[in-house]
Amino acid sequence: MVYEYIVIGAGIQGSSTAYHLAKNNKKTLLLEQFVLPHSRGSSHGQTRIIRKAYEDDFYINMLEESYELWAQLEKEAGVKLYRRTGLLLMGPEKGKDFQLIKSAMQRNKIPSVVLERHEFSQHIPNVNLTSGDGAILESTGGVLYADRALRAAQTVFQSHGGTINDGEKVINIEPGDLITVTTDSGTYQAKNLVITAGPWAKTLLSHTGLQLPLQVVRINVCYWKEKVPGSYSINNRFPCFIQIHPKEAEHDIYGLPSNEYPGLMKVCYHMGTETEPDERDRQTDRRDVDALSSYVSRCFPGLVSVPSVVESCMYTMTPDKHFVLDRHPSYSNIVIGAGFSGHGFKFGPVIGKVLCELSMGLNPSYDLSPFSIQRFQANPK
Ligand SMILES: Cc1cc2nc3c(=O)[nH]c(=O)nc-3n(C[C@H](O)[C@H](O)[C@H](O)COP(=O)(O)OP(=O)(O)OC[C@H]3O[C@@H](n4cnc5c(N)ncnc54)[C@H](O)[C@@H]3O)c2cc1C
Ligand SMILES: O=C(O)[C@@H]1CCCC=N1
Repeated sequence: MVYEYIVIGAGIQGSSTAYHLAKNNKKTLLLEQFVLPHSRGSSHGQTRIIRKAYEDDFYINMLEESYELWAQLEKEAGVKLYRRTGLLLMGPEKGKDFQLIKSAMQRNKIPSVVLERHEFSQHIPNVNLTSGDGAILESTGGVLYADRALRAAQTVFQSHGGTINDGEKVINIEPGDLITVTTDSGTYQAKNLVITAGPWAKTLLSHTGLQLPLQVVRINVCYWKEKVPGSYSINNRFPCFIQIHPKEAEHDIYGLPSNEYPGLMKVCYHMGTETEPDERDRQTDRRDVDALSSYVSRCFPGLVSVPSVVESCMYTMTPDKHFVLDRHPSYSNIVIGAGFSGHGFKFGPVIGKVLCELSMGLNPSYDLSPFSIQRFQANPK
């Protein structure tokens, strides 16, 4: 079967790309190895954080449009995808990371308030602000309903004439003017291919002769019980939070208000232990959960400091934690979206837009140099 475009991988990035291609009247096939919906990649689960609190202007610029595109998808699909809660950023006040985000927020006029220590508990009850930490509340931060968002992108894609073949694993890619994609149950051809394979990107791209420095880690997604039900609830406008440089661990900790499991707040470590994507559940390292328990007991006294629910997800990390959004260096009709490094969901619609632009040969709406493949080749380490 011949298509104009094939997209491999129906996570949020592939589904959003397919949606933009179909809206541009391109005959598009979206291939997914698992039967949808599934919980084996990076886009499953009920919730993700959306925020503009970033240190780099290039992310902040893309997020301005991302909020608009999420709102458009909400309208098209007729479902609510975003709930505003605010995003609380905490971290060593004089530390580089906190200062860089704070000044980027001021420079970009992101609606926010600096919470002074003496007023912190009045605004954010039931949280202990670490000594030496500053706090900023970004008012546009909030929760994205991830599973719903993924389904919405796929449904709107299909309503624009797109085809989804799930339960079909791509096992070979033969580049050419007409690319041949072989799955475990069929063969397809297209003039253009977009690869958005999440944790499997490294393996799939190696079939095309491209080696990318991507590392897959398993994340323990932990939910903690409220001692007083509702005290950290989305319905009480408790914000999402990011804790930079917690005392207990090397990487950040983040959380979302209780919502999907009533009475349970999601608090996770922003790093995990390396895994093979097909062997995710053999990875049983729980050192991150121990660090989270200490943090929860010190800073969130209203939560029971042993998780009630632990689920799994995966990050696909690049060395600099910036995404890969580029053409294949050897085949200009193959476009790659990969390495979303645990922070890509909020950008889904805008990433779909730029991958669509790249594969249609249009000028991308953003400077994509921070996301180039060449950055790894110039300095392989
Ligand atoms: C626990 C956790 C919390 C997160 N929190 C946030 C957050 O708060 N905010 C935020 O912005 N981001 C967050 N992220 C990151 C975000 O969820 C990811 O960046 C994003 O989901 C990546 O999407 P993707 O489409 O690249 O990957 P995936 O969702 O993994 O999609 C790739 C798809 O490709 C398919 N595939 C792979 N190989 C093949 C093949 N050979 N044939 C066919 N199909 C194939 C896979 O099955 C999969 O469905 C979080 C991630 C995790 C794990
Ligand atoms: O991307 C996000 O906002 C979340 C929270 C911080 C760490 C990773 N994901």
